[in-house]
Amino acid sequence: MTEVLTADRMRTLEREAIESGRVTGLELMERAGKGAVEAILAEWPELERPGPVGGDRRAVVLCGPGNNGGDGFVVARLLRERGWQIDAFLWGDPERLPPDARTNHDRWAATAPIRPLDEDAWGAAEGWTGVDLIVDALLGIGASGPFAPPGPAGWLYHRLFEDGYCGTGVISRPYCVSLDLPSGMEADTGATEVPPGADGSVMAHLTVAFGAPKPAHLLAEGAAGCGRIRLVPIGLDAEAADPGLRWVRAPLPDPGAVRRLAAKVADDGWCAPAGHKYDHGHALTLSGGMGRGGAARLAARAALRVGAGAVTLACPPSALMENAVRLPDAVMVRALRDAGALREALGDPRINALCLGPGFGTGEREAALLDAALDPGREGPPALVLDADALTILASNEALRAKLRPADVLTPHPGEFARIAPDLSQRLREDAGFSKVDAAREAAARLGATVLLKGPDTVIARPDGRAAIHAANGDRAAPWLATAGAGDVLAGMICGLMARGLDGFDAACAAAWLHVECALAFGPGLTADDLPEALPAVLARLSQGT
Ligand SMILES: NC(=O)C1=CN([C@@H]2O[C@H](COP(=O)(O)OP(=O)(O)OC[C@H]3O[C@@H](n4cnc5c(N)ncnc54)[C@H](OP(=O)(O)O)[C@@H]3O)[C@@H](O)[C@H]2O)[C@@H](O)CC1
Ligand SMILES: [K+]
Repeated sequence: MTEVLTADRMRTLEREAIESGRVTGLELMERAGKGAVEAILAEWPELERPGPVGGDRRAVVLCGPGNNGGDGFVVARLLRERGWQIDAFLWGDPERLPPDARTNHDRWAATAPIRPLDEDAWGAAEGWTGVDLIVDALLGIGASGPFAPPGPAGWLYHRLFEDGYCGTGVISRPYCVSLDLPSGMEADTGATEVPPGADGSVMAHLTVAFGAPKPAHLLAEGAAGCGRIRLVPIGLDAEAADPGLRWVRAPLPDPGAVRRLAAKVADDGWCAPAGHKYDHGHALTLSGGMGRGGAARLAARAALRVGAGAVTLACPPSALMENAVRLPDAVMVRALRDAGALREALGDPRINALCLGPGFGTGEREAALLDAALDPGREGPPALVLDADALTILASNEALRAKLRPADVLTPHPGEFARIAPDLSQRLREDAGFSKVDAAREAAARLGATVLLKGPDTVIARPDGRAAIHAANGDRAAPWLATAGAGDVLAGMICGLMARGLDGFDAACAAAWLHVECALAFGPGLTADDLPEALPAVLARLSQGT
């Protein structure tokens, strides 16, 4: 499944499945609990074996007042069936548990004690010495607002999380697994009362996500508190025909952008010499003046490596020599004096993608060039990628912004986003209920263009509301990708893929994925120059579906 489920969408799917008679709520809860136990044992295979002194494995299961707590009781039962010793605690009133959670509570209560999660809980479980696993089933997608269990439970909660008992960095045992979400984390935003990593935050070693990832699992803010994430299908996995929110993931099975790219790579041989070079598109990148061409050269090299049939770098006449000397011979270089010359160049129908912004400049000449590129008369190609200086020009020029089209791709980093949408950027910082997905969607709708908002969690949004999250955290974290020029390479990759025929949204999604794959393939020590060179190996793997 490549759909990302918001809390609302998850509930709708659950309701529809239950109403259709395909499954009961109880069955879903059983699947969730069973999947969680399998995920826990897959994550820590040593827990299948007896403890260090040959004793039973021990878990403390903390159940909350809703169905997340119900999942906790299922996990408790299934672990006990495997010979574990379990201490189960309930935070909340059993009389008020929702029906399925109540059923699982009662089933457990019939055979073993359930203690209230209060101050005595610590002593009740003998200070929890020798505990292998803490199961956090206090809150899932139903969490809203600040989570601060009142009274004695608050004391325990403090002990667990604020004192670092479950903190990933503090001690490695007991493991802490969160069911669906670390409790208190908002499913749609990843917001928690205390940011992950700060003293007092909920930090799981493992989060088992039921059905599909929620935005919180992918957005950086949430992912930081989730630890590793394992997905457990629970049979609600009908792929929406046109999901509002997609997950860009690697590489197969993925019916989204990466798959379409993979199919193209596999089907037409991608860089095979079969066709004419212009059959594979012609990308044009514009560079700034003398001494400022590096960024556009990176973009040009990336566009060529990613598969554009031909790439031309156009620059002011004074920079021609510099660019010709510095670029590989395969990139064509031409002088481009002014906006009139660009209009003329764009008269060539073979030029079908244009990258403008890296190292470009923000003066009047550049604004006029941008205006020519955004020519309101244009229908169809070229598709535009606008980055860096082009975004700065757009930020202060409403008339130019009005000329953007849905297929044009804007690729701001957070600083550029603050320039082009200052109010959204401010809201993103100040309003915990407003996620990066919300910000990118609103910017795309307002600008009438596709927006790729960069970060370890990159969000790509179209003006019609369709959006995708590409997460480079957890196993896919590539912090060394935050290196000078990496953004220019990304813009070039998008431009090359658009030249190759992908639409702006698909090109942006696929490029975000390729960009990180290249960084992971290269590893630490990476510079932006290395990224285009890492593409052939990544494309080769993609064509083999691995
Ligand atoms: N949907 C599905 O398909 C499936 C769902 N499943 C599982 O169910 C989970 C969703 O269950 P859920 O809807 O009952 O919500 P849940 O997270 O247990 O919390 C609700 C309770 O918490 C309370 N509460 C909320 N915020 C609070 C706060 N800040 N501080 C304190 N209390 C707060 C809230 O109180 P209220 O707001 O009602 O007063 C209410 O009592 C889901 O994540 C998954 O694990 C699976 O079993 C399989 C299929
Ligand atoms: K939880």
